[in-house]
Amino acid sequence: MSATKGLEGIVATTSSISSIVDGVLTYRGIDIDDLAENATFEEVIYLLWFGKLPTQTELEKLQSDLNAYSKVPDAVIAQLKAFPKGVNSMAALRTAVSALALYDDEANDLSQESNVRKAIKLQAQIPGIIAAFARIREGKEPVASPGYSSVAANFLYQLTGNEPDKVAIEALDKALVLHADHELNASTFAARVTVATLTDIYSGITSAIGTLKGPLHGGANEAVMAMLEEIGTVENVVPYINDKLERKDKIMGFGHRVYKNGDPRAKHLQKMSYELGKLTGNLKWYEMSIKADELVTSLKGLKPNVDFYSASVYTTLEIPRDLFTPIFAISRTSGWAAHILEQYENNRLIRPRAEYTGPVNQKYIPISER
Ligand SMILES: CC(=O)SCCNC(=O)CCNC(=O)[C@H](O)C(C)(C)COP(=O)(O)OP(=O)(O)OC[C@H]1O[C@@H](n2cnc3c(N)ncnc32)[C@H](O)[C@@H]1OP(=O)(O)O
Ligand SMILES: O=C([O-])CC(=O)C(=O)O
Repeated sequence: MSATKGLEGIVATTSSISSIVDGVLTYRGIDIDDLAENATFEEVIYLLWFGKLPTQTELEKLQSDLNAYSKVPDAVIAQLKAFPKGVNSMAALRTAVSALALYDDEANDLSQESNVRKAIKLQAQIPGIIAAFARIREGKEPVASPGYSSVAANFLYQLTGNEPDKVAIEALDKALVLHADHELNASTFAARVTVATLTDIYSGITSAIGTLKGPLHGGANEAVMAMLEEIGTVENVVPYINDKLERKDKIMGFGHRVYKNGDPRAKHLQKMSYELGKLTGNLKWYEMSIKADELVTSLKGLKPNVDFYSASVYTTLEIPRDLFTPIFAISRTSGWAAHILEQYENNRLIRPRAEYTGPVNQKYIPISER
């Protein structure tokens, strides 16, 4: 028995949800480039959960179900209000999502019908939790979902309390499409391992949120922005990156376990970063990102991943930095739920082995002799 560090290259399950073959990402066989240009996030949710693009009627039903289940329980809002000041946004989301199970009578019902309904509830309530968290810490009251037909529009409204503009809705919607699913990434794997014990979907999504939080995974988008802010100017990009690489530090937002020749989603986010920067008259973050991209690519052969340009996109949309990873969670909830449903459908406990490297033939020594 010999172990592969980080399970690199190990095929751990079959799945018909998304695939990465020769650097091409597809959801249910549809190229991400096609979806990024043409699909809305709600269409993608339907596609991931039900295996096909929705008809107009099916789409409207999903939108209306999402709106019907969007109210975050008052008890969970009360918990958000009781959290200590300054807590980590992903820790708050993880805790609040775990708490949702306590207020759902069907939390432990593992029937397919109930699990689909709970997937809708989670997809509908997670944006409301994040927006409420952001408002409460500013001393504002949470805002109910306005019931638009778009998750992006509802979230922006709940965050700001104002009707969002079309450009912001379209940009966020496209970002949600691009982040929705990604085969057996760490958080999705965590969700599958969790529900494979036949625990409930809330436990699966809570595991996934805790896993996405780390800076080697979803937490990298926030870390990218922290880095850009620390760099401060376009002129400082080269000395800053050179110094980091000399010290063998990682540059956040670069590299990927699966893509070695570039992440197909990055070009869409790069374009959005440029267009939004141009529109708002602030291309600084875009220009710094491009400079860092050119340098890291030429010096290390590492390409930007999905987290790199999303940082400047969200900043240009005036979204606070510590909401970037929670927004990733809004999107990836669709993928996590699809994988959880797929896991339940054809379940077997996930329990690999470890190659033991510890001492052998040891004897118990009484505490008085140690
Ligand atoms: C949504 C997502 O989760 S996308 C990924 C988000 N995470 C990040 O952006 C964090 C920065 N990137 C990384 O840490 C890594 O590239 C990961 C975690 C994404 C992939 O990790 P792995 O597949 O395990 O690659 P690994 O860490 O072994 O890297 C291979 C080599 O490239 C180097 N490398 C990889 N990424 C980077 C980076 N961002 N900056 C500098 N060097 C890097 C490693 O130091 C290593 O070098 P070595 O062989 O000289 O030791
Ligand atoms: O797949 C991975 O390893 C990381 C991930 O979630 C993504 O790139 O979207």
